[in-house]
Amino acid sequence: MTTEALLGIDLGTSGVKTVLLAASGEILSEGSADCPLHSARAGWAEADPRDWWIAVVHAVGQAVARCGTRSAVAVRGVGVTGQMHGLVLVDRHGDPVRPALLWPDRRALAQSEEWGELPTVLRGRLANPITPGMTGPLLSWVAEHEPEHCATADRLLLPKDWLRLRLTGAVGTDPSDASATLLWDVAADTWSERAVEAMGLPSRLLPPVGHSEATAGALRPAEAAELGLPAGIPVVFGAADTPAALLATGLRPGEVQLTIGSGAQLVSLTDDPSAAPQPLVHLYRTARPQGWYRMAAVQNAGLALDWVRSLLGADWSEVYAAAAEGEPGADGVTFVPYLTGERTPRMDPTLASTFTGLRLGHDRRTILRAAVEGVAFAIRDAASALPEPLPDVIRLAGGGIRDDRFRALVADVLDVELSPVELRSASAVGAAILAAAGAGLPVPPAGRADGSPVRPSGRDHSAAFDRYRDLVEPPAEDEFGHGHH
Ligand SMILES: Nc1ncnc2c1ncn2[C@@H]1O[C@H](COP(=O)(O)OP(=O)(O)O)[C@@H](O)[C@H]1O
Ligand SMILES: O=C(CO)[C@@H](O)[C@H](O)COP(=O)(O)O
Repeated sequence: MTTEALLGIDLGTSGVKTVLLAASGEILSEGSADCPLHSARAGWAEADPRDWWIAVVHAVGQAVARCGTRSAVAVRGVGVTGQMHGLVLVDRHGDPVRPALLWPDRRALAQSEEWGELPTVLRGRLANPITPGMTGPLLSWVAEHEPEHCATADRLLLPKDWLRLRLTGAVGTDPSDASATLLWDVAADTWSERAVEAMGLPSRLLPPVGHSEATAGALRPAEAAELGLPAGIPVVFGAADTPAALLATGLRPGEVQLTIGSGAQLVSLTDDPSAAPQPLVHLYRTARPQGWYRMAAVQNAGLALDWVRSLLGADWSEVYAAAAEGEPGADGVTFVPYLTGERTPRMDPTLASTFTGLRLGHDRRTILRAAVEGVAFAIRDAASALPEPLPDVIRLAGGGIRDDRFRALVADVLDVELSPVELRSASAVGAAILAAAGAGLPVPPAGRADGSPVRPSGRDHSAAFDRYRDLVEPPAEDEFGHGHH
């Protein structure tokens, strides 16, 4: 009997993840391929879409080969998802006019300040904090510094939209990715051409928008041959990585999901698209036909751990061993992981990273312990900006949380139970779920949380977290010289 399958492709910040999902919801196989970002100058973060394609071919080939023993698997449709906020400018042939600019990029600092000066009524409709790694400010930077690239560009795209264009030849984006560009009127659910024009940017670059589960086009023969897939199968518009992951886990109103990858995000659903005047959390569209979610976004999670790891020449097992060894507080050493500035709750792209409290007797294990604690503290700090306190149990997803020792540390620092999703990429599963509609197959069931729950052990990190908070938000002194948060 033939098993009908859907392919989900997740174009993440650190690499590509793929999954073949049966219509029953069974995971048939997964694949992955690294694709590091490039930083030609401090504060820059770029990727070459040609490298993305090489990684996609590898990761799709791996998933297809891994279910090879099941000779009767037929791939019926494809869904795409990926890292949010970046900017891929393509010409009218669909070729990138320059490398993609990615969300950790800080070069558009001056431009993001100009975005902050938009008339209040226009700014309010964007419903989000203004930060330099978003598509809008990145486009302003290109317009100012590389006007020739703006002139030759035909459309702006998000990373996963570039991939869909490559697969099908069809240009477009979906509301969940569009809402995270600062070019989108969040409550009206459409492009904010007025904001784009007020910033002096060409609104002709805004691509057409299709719903996440709608078919954008058919897989082209040359690409199908390279990927080992049947030509002509439908490819849906897809969704941004965070909302795609919510489809896989079936997050319900009132629940919170934590995803740890290069960055980390804490997300809860809402049906209210109104934003605070100076928001500390994002407000974006889900991948469903209706609905929004609020997101506390940590810029520096796995990205910061990877930086410390490679600087010390450590391997991942040493990093995660440090999460289990030693006492809370890393013997007085504190790591503030703000390598790319920080979003929630600081919303300050100019912040930098620090190690403090180092002494002669400290070794690499102390530094690694401080690094994993620092990332967990940044997540706890971000959680404090969510509209509600964390519930007793939260969903856990992302490739950055694959190790049990790091999970245990995060559960202790947040003091909540974690309910993990044992997948290389929940976002890729979400993309495959979206592909079902285009392929005319039953929608695979959501609600995946298949790992063992991780309960807090009771190890108290509050003194170490207070020390961290004093570094990132020095207490204001009262008239008697006493500090208060
Ligand atoms: N070999 C590894 N073993 C354990 N953890 C890893 C390994 N490689 C990467 N990581 C962690 O996973 C993170 C990437 O997770 P992933 O979900 O794939 O991220 P992204 O979607 O940003 O590409 C890295 O930043 C790092 O923290
Ligand atoms: O920055 C955000 C959300 O604001 C992330 O959702 C990015 O899309 C990157 O995700 P990973 O690649 O780190 O998983």
